[in-house]
Amino acid sequence: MNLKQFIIGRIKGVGYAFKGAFALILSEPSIQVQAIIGIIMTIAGFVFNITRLEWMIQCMCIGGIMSLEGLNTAIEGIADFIHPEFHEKIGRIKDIAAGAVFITAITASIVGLIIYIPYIVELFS
Ligand SMILES: Nc1ncnc2c1ncn2[C@@H]1O[C@H](COP(=O)(O)OP(=O)(O)OP(=O)(O)O)[C@@H](O)[C@H]1O
Repeated sequence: MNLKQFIIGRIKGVGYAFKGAFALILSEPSIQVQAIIGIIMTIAGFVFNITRLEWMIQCMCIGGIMSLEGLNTAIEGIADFIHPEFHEKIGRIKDIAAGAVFITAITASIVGLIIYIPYIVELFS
């Protein structure tokens, strides 16, 4: 593979990824909810003037949850495609994928509390 083919391949890959990200945001209610929460947290970041480090951690939390939710959606799609009928193992696979998102969501919520509680306490003191 020469350099030109390599670069064209990478550019096409980015295009497919953009298409996938748009499809996720337009069609998946769970991603839409998380995107709205991400926007609210971004506004909160400006309102409370959080530090650069806090911005970085917050961005990683928002991006982490949304990308994991995307993977969960993909796993659900594969599961439904390969076995549309009810099956105990499909249920377990879907539960585990959803559990992974849940763990990240709980972690991000704790991070959010650690970042914002001191600002809120300061606001009312
Ligand atoms: N084919 C199946 N066989 C067994 N259990 C299933 C099956 N499909 C879904 N389930 C059970 O229902 C739960 C919800 O599955 P579903 O595919 O509706 O995901 P969801 O959480 O509603 O996803 P989303 O809201 O992102 O579409 C699963 O976690 C699983 O426990």
